[in-house]
Amino acid sequence: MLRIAVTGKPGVGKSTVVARAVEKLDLKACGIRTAEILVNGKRQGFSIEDISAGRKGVLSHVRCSGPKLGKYHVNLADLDGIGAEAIKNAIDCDVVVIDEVGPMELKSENFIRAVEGALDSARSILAVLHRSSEHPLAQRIRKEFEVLTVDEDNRDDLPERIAEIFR
Ligand SMILES: Nc1ncnc2c1ncn2[C@@H]1O[C@H](COP(=O)(O)OP(=O)(O)OP(=O)(O)O)[C@@H](O)[C@H]1O
Repeated sequence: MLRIAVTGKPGVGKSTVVARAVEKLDLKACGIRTAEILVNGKRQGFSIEDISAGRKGVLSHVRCSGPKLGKYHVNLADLDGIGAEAIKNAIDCDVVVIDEVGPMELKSENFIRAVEGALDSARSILAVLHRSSEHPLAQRIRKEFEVLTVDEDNRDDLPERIAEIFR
């Protein structure tokens, strides 16, 4: 059972490191990935996708309802219905990917419980951790995981380093 989290400053390449590490591995990955929703090059929000089921929804958007974080509203329907469900149902796979545990995701009690359930299980987890979250779940991940900080110098090498740990 492996527990690895990557952290680092915004936009440094955390999601890319995780995605490339998974690509390098001959493992069945499940869980979630998030990505920007760009309209004419401008960020309007974030999408959330169940990696194994391929279901995709809206995590947050400038124009939706839900708890506000900066200019975005967090869409609890998809965060719960796709995000928390993907992590809860992540049983028949080799590694649970959680991109990410951050302020948006932590608006959902269902998401928090789903991640706690994964942490309490024997499953391997590869997570992106928001660097400054003081939420108890973020603190638990910092304590229990091997935490790797992504920067411009190591981001090209980290995917292979993480893949090596899993092999
Ligand atoms: N190794 C790399 N070399 C060059 N560009 C990169 C590299 N990794 C990521 N990028 C670019 O940097 C941008 C941000 O990448 P990514 O979404 O992985 O960062 P992040 O740290 O997860 O961001 P966020 O803080 O928004 O979660 C993307 O446009 C991506 O293409």
